Amino acid sequence: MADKHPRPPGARPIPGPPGHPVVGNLLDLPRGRMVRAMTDLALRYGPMMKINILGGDRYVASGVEMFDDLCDETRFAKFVATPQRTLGGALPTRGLFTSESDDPLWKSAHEVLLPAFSMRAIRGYTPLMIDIADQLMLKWERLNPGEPVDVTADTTRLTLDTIALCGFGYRFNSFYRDSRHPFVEAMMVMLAEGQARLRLPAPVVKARRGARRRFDDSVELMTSTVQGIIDERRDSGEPGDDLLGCMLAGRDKDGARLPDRDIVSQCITFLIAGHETTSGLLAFAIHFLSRRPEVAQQARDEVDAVLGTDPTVPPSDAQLGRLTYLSQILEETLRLWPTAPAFFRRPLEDTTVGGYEFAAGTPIMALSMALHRRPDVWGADAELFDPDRFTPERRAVLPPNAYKPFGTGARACIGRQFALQEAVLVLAMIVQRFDLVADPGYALDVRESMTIKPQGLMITVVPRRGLRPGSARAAPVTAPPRRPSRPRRRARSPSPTGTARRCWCCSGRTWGRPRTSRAASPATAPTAGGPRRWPSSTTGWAISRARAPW
Ligand code: HEM
Repeated sequence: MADKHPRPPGARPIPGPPGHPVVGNLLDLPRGRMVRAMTDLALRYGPMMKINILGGDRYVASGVEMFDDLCDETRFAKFVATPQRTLGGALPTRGLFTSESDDPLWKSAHEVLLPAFSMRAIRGYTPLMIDIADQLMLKWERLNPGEPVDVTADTTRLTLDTIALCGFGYRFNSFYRDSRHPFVEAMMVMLAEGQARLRLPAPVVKARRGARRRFDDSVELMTSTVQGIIDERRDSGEPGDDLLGCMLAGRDKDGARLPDRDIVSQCITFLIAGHETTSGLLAFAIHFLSRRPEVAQQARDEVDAVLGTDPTVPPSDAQLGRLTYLSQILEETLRLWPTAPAFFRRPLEDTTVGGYEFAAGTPIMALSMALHRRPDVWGADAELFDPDRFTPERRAVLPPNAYKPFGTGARACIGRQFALQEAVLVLAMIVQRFDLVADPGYALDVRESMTIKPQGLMITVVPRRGLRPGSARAAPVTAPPRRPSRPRRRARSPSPTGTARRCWCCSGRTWGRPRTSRAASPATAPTAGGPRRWPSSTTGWAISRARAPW
């Protein structure tokens, strides 16, 4: 297979693993563990590595000096790689995540959506994030002693429900289901197929008719679900002030609105990009907390000092901002396990990357997962989980492009603050309420699709002693819990009586008419009759316990 972007004659050779005839290095990158295998190879073969797949050369950058070049926006732009192309190509339009940077729809959507991700807007989402986090807490509080928790399944329920509620006022009610929501099933098919196509030549992709049909059916289901949400919002006559509201009512700098079919694509993109990554982040962080008692103790000390011991008082934005050690835990988690482990860049013109020559347009993988594990940057103990790497003093002396879990430049993650706010909130509520007990027989295993997540991670949660529910509300408190900056009507859940209900934060004020949500709140969510029984974990204990490479 001829390379579309051949390197200039006499260019400095790039090291890489020796390949096999015809397949090249394909066998070095086993299905299901490509990212980890690539990281191992990158750490062995150097900061710029060449691999060959079925005759085509691919370039993998993982050194800081390479990232310095790739992050230079004047010389490089995002390259939309196969999994993203597969996803984007299936949607009515490309969506923010999967479009080329010169696509006018990207620029328009970026401008329209930016206000929905401002710090002010994100603070407005906090009560909704707490609403969903409360469902997780309630589920874990009601487990029988010793009953295991499937961590990744629960963090996925949580993050999907959070982005759907904050973004579109829609409740998937994942905590009230025994099996995955059909939308989630469809999304998984779509992501897995995108990943599979990364390794397959085009004729093979075409020949897999069953896989193609499943893919198309999944796209159809996702598109129609989202169209239903949009139609319902339009029928309500109120655009709302969430992501969907922004897209329905917002205008770009030229005064143009987003076309309808683009709104569908953007919604699907947000549902995917907004939950997969954050769910993996939380699951990995919980894994580390369950394994590292001294880290867990420091986290508990901080949470107790900032939030206190009354779990009935919801955390305020100001309190969340003071949870610096928890933020360090999350940053360190994203260092070792950046849940979007790589992004792609292409030179705008012929240029060099870390001293290696490349032709314009050549796709180069920026493998953050390997960058984040380089001993020359992170020290000989780079593989060790240590949140103190992100103390303000140590962070200040990190090279500027040594840490890139959220991508770079104009195409960096628009949802970064959203993700961090949600993750710190949920982690704080968990740490405040539970001790996390690891299964000693489990070694970290990872499921790779477009993102990475722990696989088969089961822990036990033990309610903490010494909590004093209601104590802070009974006694006058020096710093009262924060009110939402403005009541967000779409956030309300119907009251048990179907009329007005009391606000959770000030206990006095009542909302007006109940929300016309298509699904119920935790208080009223569907139960299968009789006392509420929580669904058991979806994967149970019969899961692979394969040893992790790290
Ligand atoms: C821990 C959580 C997250 C991580 C690690 C993460 C990581 C990333 C990365 C690396 C990119 C750049 C991809 C590329 O260059 O190809 C990206 C882009 C993006 N992310 Fe995130 N993300 C997270 C959470 C979120 C959330 C919560 C949302 C939405 C609410 C979101 C929405 C997006 C979108 C729309 C883009 C494309 C932006 C553009 O190109 O204009 N992400 N993310």
